[in-house]
Amino acid sequence: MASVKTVNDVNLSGKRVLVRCDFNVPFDEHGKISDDTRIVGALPTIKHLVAQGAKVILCSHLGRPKGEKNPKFTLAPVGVALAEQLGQPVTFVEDCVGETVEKAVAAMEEGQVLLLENVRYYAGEEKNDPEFAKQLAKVADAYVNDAFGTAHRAHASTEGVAHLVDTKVAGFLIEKELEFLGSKTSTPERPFIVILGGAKVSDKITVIEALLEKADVMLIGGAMAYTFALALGKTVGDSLSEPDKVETAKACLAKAEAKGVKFLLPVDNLTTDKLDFGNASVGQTQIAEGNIVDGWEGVDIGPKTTELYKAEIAKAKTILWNGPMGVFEIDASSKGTFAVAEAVADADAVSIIGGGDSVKAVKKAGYGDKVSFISTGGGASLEFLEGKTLPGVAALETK
Ligand SMILES: Nc1ncnc2c1ncn2[C@@H]1O[C@H](COP(=O)(O)OP(=O)(O)O)[C@@H](O)[C@H]1O
Ligand SMILES: O=C(OP(=O)(O)O)[C@H](O)COP(=O)(O)O
Repeated sequence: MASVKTVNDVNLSGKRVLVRCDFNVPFDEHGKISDDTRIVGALPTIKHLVAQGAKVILCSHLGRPKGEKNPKFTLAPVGVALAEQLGQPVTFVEDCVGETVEKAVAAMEEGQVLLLENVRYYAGEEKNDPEFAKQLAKVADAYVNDAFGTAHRAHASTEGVAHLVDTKVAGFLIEKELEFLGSKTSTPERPFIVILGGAKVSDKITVIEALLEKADVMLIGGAMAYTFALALGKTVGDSLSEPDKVETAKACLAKAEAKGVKFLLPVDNLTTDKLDFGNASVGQTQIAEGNIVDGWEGVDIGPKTTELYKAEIAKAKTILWNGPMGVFEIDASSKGTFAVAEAVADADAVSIIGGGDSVKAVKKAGYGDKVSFISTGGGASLEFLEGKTLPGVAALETK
């Protein structure tokens, strides 16, 4: 397969370059950026373009504001953090399309950096609306995609806009991610364990079927586990689950059995009668084995599950982990995630951690340096592994 062109293959000196980054970073309960991996990951490309004398126009999404302007999802704090990391000013523009942006870009000098406001403030972004893509492209002579974490989305700023400019190449982060994930997961050393959790159940449950073709063992935690519990006829109380994905879950269970893949689900869960995310606290807690009753919500894997999972992880030669085992942002429900992080760090294996929150968890636990590769993409790394073409990469030029 032809490889994608990168910023190294083109000269963007003096050009207005629209750079799509994934600045979808996690925040703590005080509104502070709690993990800057995705900002740091974007620096090599930005620095390269600045050094070349390009006019660097950065854009990104943050969270899921659903097509509406909502200050909760502003990228302004990212601009501040980025300026610190770059050691040069980053001009924040309070819109991502339209006159404000056009004026700001017209005033740019070579080597200057601009950060546009959240592209998901417009519904056209996720719909990949050609009109919205056209507005984004209006200020750009060239397009660089370095948003690996969003490369699995065919959105206006990740895919549509690429069709409207002549020069469209990948940044260094996408290049690095594709190289590492491609080389380590095409013929993984076995046993190959995939650990899946987190909250984006409907996004990620669909990749399980494909991953069952590759993995020897799958360990399921986080909210993902409760949709599987429903598939097994259990009750999950108030736990986050997606009943409309129960059939998918059943199909996964059947396929795992047919393929001889060891598919482990929690045998116990930490439950609470109150989850207060804003204040980072939980109410009463108890361990539930089997059913979870109404009024109670699963927030972490339990101690028995943790031991089971640790034992499997210790045997692995290749590990891919996406999605925390519980609501790890709150101390009381962080034990399962941190124990799994420790087991992954200690394993004599190639270990790949992907996803904004999973990476935050591993770093918070102090194991960031002990894993083989930190990927800035959760869903993106899973879809890449699944063998899917990532739309954000497919839209770029090839060599
Ligand atoms: N049992 C659970 N109930 C509710 N939320 C959960 C549960 N387990 C994990 N989460 C949440 O999942 C979020 C991360 O999910 P996700 O975005 O899928 O992972 P990543 O960002 O690593 O790809 C975290 O904020 C965590 O609190
Ligand atoms: O955080 C992200 O994905 P991830 O949770 O799979 O790592 C990306 O920024 C994509 O965000 P989206 O899943 O809202 O499209």
